[in-house]
Amino acid sequence: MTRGTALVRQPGDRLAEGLVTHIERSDVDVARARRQHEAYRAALAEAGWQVREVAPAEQCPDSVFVEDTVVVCDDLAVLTRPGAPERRPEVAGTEKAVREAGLEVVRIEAPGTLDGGDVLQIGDTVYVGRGGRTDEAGAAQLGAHLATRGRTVVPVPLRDVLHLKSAVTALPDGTLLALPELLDATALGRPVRAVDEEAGCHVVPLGGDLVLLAASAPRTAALVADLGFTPVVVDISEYEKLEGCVTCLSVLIPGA
Ligand SMILES: NC(=O)NCCC[C@H](N)C(=O)O
Repeated sequence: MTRGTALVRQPGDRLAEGLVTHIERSDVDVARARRQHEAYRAALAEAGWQVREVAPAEQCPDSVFVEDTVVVCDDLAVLTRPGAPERRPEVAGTEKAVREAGLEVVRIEAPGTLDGGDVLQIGDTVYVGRGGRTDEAGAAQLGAHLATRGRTVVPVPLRDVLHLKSAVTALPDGTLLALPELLDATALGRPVRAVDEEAGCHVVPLGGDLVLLAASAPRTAALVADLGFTPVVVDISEYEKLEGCVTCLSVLIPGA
């Protein structure tokens, strides 16, 4: 059974030079990161996704965080204009991959900026974090594009956090998992479960009852299981040193 296509991008040799904004820089073991990426891809494949690789962008240390370069909604791919200028060359390779996947392609135009990590889609509602990487113009452009697919964009102001999905994501039933010290998720108007591990608020529903999350959030994995879902746990420690999480290492395109 294939659930769809999962886009991923291999970590490059310059991974350890990736951006850090809200945490202290620490040494990244690139060989270990490559092994972790292999296991991450295997977990997606095991969950029923056809894993497809976006062409490498060796000059961009953060290119492994492919989620930031595109927002996919039904048959539409919105190519982003990342808030960090050094990440903008990453988008070209993603464009090729989404065209090959048969999606209609539009883009966020300058001077607007938007990172895919700021976009949380739940049903017909699309929450967009506005903070360091995504600005008002980028959020407004996304809203116009996604309105063509019947979605409503809800802006969420952010402080002291890289992306919206660094602070909140959702379980398959739409329940939010959030870290209260990073974001008051009750303002989003949905059921919320507070988690007490930083990585616990980053989950990816993989279809059915499967929920991908990081090995650094064992208590949240237990909570997810208690709630009746099946946790799929991956170790992404080397990416966490660069403020990455399970969400940002792939783009899921259901049905493609
Ligand atoms: N969507 C995400 O959570 N992306 C993580 C990006 C981390 C990367 N070091 C950056 O600062 O852009």
